[in-house]
Formats: sequence, C-alpha cells, structure tokens
Amino acid sequence: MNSENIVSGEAVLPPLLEFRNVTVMKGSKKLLDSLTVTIPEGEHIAILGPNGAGKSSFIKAIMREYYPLRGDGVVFRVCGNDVWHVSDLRSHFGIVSNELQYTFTREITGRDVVLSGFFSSIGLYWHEATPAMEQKTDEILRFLEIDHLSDRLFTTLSSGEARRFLIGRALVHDPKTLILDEPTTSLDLHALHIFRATLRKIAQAGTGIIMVTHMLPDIIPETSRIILMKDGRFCGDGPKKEMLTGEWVGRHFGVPVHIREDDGWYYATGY
Ligand SMILES: Nc1ncnc2c1ncn2[C@@H]1O[C@H](COP(=O)(O)OP(=O)(O)OP(=O)(O)O)[C@@H](O)[C@H]1O
Repeated sequence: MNSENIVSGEAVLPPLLEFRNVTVMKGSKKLLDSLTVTIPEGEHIAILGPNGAGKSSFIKAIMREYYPLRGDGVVFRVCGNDVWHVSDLRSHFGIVSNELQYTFTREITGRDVVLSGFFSSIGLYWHEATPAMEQKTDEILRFLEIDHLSDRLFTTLSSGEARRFLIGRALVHDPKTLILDEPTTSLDLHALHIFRATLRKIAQAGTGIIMVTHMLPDIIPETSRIILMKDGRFCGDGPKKEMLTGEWVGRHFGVPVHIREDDGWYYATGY
C-alpha cells in the first residue's frame, strides 16, 4: 500500500483508480492528454463526451490495454498498485461494451456466455466449470432475471436480452465496479427500460458503475458524479447537478441545449 494511504497511523482504503498526468499516444496521435482523476470504490460515475473524445481510450487505459508515457509526476494506479496483471484487474472491473456482443458469433447458449466469463473465453471449449462457478452463474442469471433465457443460443437473443447476458458475464468475478462503454446502442424503448432497471439494481446492490456515454438518459439516477471529456482531456468533473446544465453540456457538445431533469433522469432537448 502506498504511504499516501496512511492517515494518522491508520490505513484507509486506497482509491479504486488514481491517474495523474496520464498521456497515451498511438503513433503521432495523442489519445489521452494529461488525465488526472481519482475514483473511489463504489462511486457511480458517468463519463460524457462527444464522438472521438477519448472515452473508450480512457477505458482501455484503465484496463491496461493502453499505457501512459513515462515521466515525472505520472501516476497510473489501481487500488494503490502501480503494476497490474491484466487478469488480476478482473476482480476490480467488469466490462460491458456494445462491441463485445459482436464477438460472440459461435453457437453457444446464453448461460455459457456468462459461465465462460470465468475463463475470459468465448464458450467453454476445454475449460471445465466447477460446481461453484455453475452456482454463481445461476445466481447471476436469477439476479438479472434472464434465467428463463439461459438455454437459448446467444445469437438468437434480442439485443436487449444479449446485453443483459454480457452484464452477467462481467459480474462473474464480483467486480467492485462495472464499466459500461456505450452499452445502449441499438436497444429499443422496452429493452432500454429493462437495461436501465438492471443497472439500477446492480448499483443499489453496491457495485460501482462507470457509464461511458454521449446520451443523457443513459445516466441512472444513482449516478452522483459526471466527468466531461473532449479531445482526450477531462474538461469538467463534478456533482451531477452542477455538471448537467445547459451551459456545461451545450458548451461541451458545441450545440445550444436545454437540459430537463425528471425524477432523477436527465434529458437534452433543443439541439
Ligand atoms: N489505436 C488508435 N490509433 C490511432 N488513433 C486512435 C486509436 N484509437 C482511437 N483513436 C482515435 O482517438 C480518438 C479517440 O478515440 P476513442 O475511441 O477513445 O473516442 P470515443 O470518445 O470513445 O469515441 P466514440 O464516442 O465515437 O466511440 C479518435 O479520434 C480516434 O479516431
């Protein structure tokens, strides 16, 4: 544990994520530009930004798919540790992305999509699931209310149903935080309603949510903090009520916008 996490002789939990001056380059392109952020465990956050803002690159940096340039004052820490093996990160972060769904093209059941999350594979192949894994999978399927669909081939599920199985897969290691990268693409109104209710249930059960989106209605009422991102930088970070205003969001997306709040949900109109 880092010495900064000792207060008056007592150890306190280090933040889930601590980045300081994180810059990521790919060729001559600066994907992330001097990002500084601290995220405590269990916090529900939305990362909002226009196309190309660097949101997915930020997630890739969290998951150690991208590494920052070295330099003085650069901090790149998860749970107080600078060095991580990618497989160890799974107990901290579960990931759901829209892209992930399209990697499952083989004929496997929804249940096996969840179960194979234990092995980070697509399907079980030579992996043998233990009774504890089977039990955990069944608990997750019941929690997400998709147990009745578990024997269906994944490729025959609707987008909304499939997305909930991917959440299940992301939950097998009991991650501290679930990261969702634009997960509502192609969901219809009914599927959106169920998907958001599912996220709320997960947030209320104590798992942190980091939602990456450019859609305000994706932000569940449990979200307390908004980070605005553009051109690889963070350009706003604060409490939801302060950040989700017409002035902030309009300036950020470069359009005049009116923000309406209704029972904890936010909507943008007028653009
Ligand atoms: N591996 C890469 N090499 C070069 N440029 C990249 C690479 N990955 C992303 N980019 C570029 O970096 C910028 C940020 O991309 P990123 O996918 O992180 O943005 P985003 O906010 O997730 O966008 P969107 O909302 O459209 O998914 C974009 O201009 C993208 O074209």
